[in-house]
Amino acid sequence: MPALRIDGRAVAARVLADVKNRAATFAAAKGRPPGLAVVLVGEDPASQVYVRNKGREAEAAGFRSEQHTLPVTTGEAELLALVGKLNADPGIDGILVQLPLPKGIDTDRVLLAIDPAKDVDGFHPINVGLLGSGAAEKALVPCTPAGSVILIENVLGPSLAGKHAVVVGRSNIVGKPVAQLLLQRDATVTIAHSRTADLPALCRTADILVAAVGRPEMIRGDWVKPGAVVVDVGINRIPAPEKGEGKTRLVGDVATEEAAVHAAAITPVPGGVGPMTIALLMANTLVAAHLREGLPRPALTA
Ligand SMILES: Nc1nc2c(c(=O)[nH]1)N[C@@H](CN(C=O)c1ccc(C(=O)N[C@@H](CCC(=O)O)C(=O)O)cc1)CN2
Repeated sequence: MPALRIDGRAVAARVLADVKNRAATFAAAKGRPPGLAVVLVGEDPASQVYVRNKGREAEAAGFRSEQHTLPVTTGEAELLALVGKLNADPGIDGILVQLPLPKGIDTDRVLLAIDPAKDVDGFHPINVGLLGSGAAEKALVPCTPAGSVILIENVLGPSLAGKHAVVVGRSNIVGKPVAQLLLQRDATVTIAHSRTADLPALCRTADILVAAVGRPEMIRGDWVKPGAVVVDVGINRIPAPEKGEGKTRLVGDVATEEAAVHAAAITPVPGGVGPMTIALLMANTLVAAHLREGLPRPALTA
């Protein structure tokens, strides 16, 4: 049986529809919409696309949406001053500084400056700590990990008890938080990385395999256990001479067609985890708005 292709665009659309409804209710109750500010420093073309898409989805959800585009020459002090201004703005519930930042700016210092209550990326140490200590219901959770787990839940249901999850990649932004979220759902979790012994053999023990290494098509088909659910977080642009000179195509960290021979379900790239990242950013902004106004945390559905 060929693997089910998990349709991230369709699940993201359901999340966004729910966010839009709840944003209208919030606006009617509070006399203002949820507010999201996105900050871009420099002119990285991929970041420009992501920031534009975030602004478009924020507007579609009925949010107040602000974009701040600063030149690549911007100094850290100037960026910190903007973050301070957004922290103090009562109509802004979510602040996102698009990564990567240009060289010369200390990313950790910038992320630390964001008010944790407005940290819709979930990268501030307060939110990292809440998630790590099992208090995810009080935290703003990073968007890509939260979106990945929703896709897994759509296939396997809310409890992952008895399942072995292998997360390949130990980044603070994806690998570690996705592992925490899987643990919270009672999966048995192994975090693997470049120094893990016999990575293919370990991956073959995974009922749930999450690839977040940033290496194009590193996870091969024969690394996948028959019947596994495979979530590919990678977004890598590689040369595609078959499309013409200088052309590129997008691939994940998994060799999708090979893996689909063994897997029960797999996320495609594009159209898998990527769209969930932006949908969960809108969901986090709505959650931040509710918590800042003293309202109960909304239980979003997908
Ligand atoms: N502050 C942050 N910076 C970055 C994050 C983040 O979560 N917070 N994540 C990535 C980039 N990113 C969002 O910012 C992002 C990446 C990819 C997609 C997406 O929808 N991808 C599409 C394909 C897009 C394409 O054709 O290039 C897909 O997978 O279908 C959304 C958001 C780094 N920076």
